[in-house]
Amino acid sequence: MTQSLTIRRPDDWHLHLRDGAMLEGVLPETARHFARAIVMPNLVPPVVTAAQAAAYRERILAALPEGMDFTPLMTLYLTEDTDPNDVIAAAASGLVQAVKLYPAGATTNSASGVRDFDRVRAVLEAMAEVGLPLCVHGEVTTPEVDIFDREAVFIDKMLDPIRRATPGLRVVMEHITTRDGVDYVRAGGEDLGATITTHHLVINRNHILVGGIKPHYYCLPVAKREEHRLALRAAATSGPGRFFLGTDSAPHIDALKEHACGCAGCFTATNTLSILAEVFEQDEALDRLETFTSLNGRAFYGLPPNEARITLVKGDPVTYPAKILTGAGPVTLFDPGYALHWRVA
Ligand SMILES: NC(=O)N[C@@H](CC(=O)O)C(=O)O
Ligand SMILES: [Zn+2]
Ligand SMILES: [Zn+2]
Repeated sequence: MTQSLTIRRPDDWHLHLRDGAMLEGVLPETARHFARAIVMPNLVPPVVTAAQAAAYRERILAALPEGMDFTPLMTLYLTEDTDPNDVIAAAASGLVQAVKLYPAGATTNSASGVRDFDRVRAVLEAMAEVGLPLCVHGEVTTPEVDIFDREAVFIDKMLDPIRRATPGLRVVMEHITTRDGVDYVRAGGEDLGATITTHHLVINRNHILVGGIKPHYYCLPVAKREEHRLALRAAATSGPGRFFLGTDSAPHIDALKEHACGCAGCFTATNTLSILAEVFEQDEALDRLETFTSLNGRAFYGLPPNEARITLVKGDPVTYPAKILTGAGPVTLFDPGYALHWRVA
């Protein structure tokens, strides 16, 4: 008997589309299945101003193949020089849906991020006033803090103080990787949500390191111990609430992943829905897949649900190419390490 599941068309609340030839190569992989995505602004140079976001949005729409229906939701990259008026005007016009906070040095292309939080206070206060969400890469960059502890320390030392100092600020903790992150969101109110990636539901830190180093499993925040992966699984499959899908699909060409100093990022756009269906089925939570992929995120962002539907069909193992070929170079697809049986019809 073939099993099928029809859900509202999903949205991706954390996505890297890059630019130029890479954008052209990866955009169809997302647009095929997703209606909307929050597009991360960590280009080189970063998308800092409303004018830059408008231009980037045009480049994305120009790269979208004929007949594909996809809406990019734009973000601004917060710097210590960000002008609160520019941010508020960009939000009021509907151009941007969020502002992204990268602690300087925390991740790919974060050098222009924030070092001194006092210098972005006025922007955060203006955002709280108009309800514009702050998307946070939640890791401290202090050299003394172990990389596996950087998320938990960030919550205590940075995020909680920022939220206390800025009442009403809406925050999305991006790509949470720890039980600490899950617990902090659960303890928070309606103004706090979190994205969870596909790959952090699948791998723990052993997958990266045991039996040889696996560069295509290296991303930031780095995958943690198994107990943390299980906490993320429980959160993702928990139904209505403030946990939602943000794939953090982050393409880098193979030459830069398979490198002495490899880039951080897993590319999951192509097979994310197959993987998620498998994960939710393993956890006997298929009836809550739609809530995670298509309902909780849009509720947090105050957007209407998608009316279009997609159907997932279960059958023989589905094969995906090992890599997608982009004009920038080949990009290896995230391999969950087990057979996938669900495909989008
Ligand atoms: N997640 C990653 O490992 N990499 C992202 C940056 C980010 O989301 O932190 C990228 O832009 O490559
Ligand atoms: Zn990040
Ligand atoms: Zn990301």
